[in-house]
Amino acid sequence: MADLQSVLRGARTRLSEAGVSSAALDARILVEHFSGTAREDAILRPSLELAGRIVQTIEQAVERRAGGEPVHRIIGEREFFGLPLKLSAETLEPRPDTETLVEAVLPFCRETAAREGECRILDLGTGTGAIALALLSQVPEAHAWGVDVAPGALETAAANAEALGLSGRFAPTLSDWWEKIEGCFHLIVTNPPYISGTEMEALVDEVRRFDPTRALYGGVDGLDAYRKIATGARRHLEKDGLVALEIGWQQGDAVSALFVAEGFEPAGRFRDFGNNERVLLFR
Ligand SMILES: C[S@@+](CC[C@H](N)C(=O)[O-])C[C@H]1O[C@@H](n2cnc3c(N)ncnc32)[C@H](O)[C@@H]1O
Repeated sequence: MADLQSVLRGARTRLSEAGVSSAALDARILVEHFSGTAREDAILRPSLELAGRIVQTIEQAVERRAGGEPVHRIIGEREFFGLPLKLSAETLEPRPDTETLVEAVLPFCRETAAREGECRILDLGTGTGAIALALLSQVPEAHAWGVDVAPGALETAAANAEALGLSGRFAPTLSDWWEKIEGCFHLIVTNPPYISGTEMEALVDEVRRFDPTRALYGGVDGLDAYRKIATGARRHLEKDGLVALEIGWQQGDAVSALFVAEGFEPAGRFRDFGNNERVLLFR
């Protein structure tokens, strides 16, 4: 047994000593998750006794973090657009920057739903289901098809949809980009793998070791997935539909050229929280 305050302090000290820059925050996330306590407990009930087996689980989790594993991988979940999402070995950990894409397409999604009574969304490379589920949570008339080539990712996306009460409007779809896709969609969204060969070598350990390579690597120049997505998008887009792409911060012009060459018109460029160009829209 040990009290909450001393367990928290111990976790913070261990992570600081290991050089974890977000030691205090990560210690709090791990302790709260594995002890089932809430943020206010550390202030209101610092002498709360934690059982020995819980303390041991927390210590093991802290060691994993000290060894470089990202905190959300250790707890197996991460919040995206206010939704708690489970992670698994085959899913990318969703990033806050991707919320820029959700914000960018929400007005279109809502307008389409209001006008047509529905909005059919195709999410290419759905991973945890992050983008599709965020949109479904905001637009009750929307339906989404979450496409991935990784079966384990689709299992996780399906479980996330179920846990959020969205499974009736979410269809996990196993496909290599367009291979198994039929029909037309009002909105095509994607955050494909876009890291180039040289960028892969420079990736921080936390990303390179723990996010699946298939979710990151976009070929030598990082643009392979955009080439494939650009060639099929028109065929699967409703008239007046919208395509939204997350991009690497220096890829805007190159990706835009690929879509313009397929007959698309640029319809918007958006920056992320770090002021990097992150999302392109096309009609
Ligand atoms: C950058 S991750 C994005 C995951 C999620 N949409 C998000 O934003 O957090 C890219 C996703 O594309 C999937 N993917 C990679 N190659 C694919 C392919 N050929 N066909 C379909 N999906 C693919 C990966 O498995 C991964 O889930």
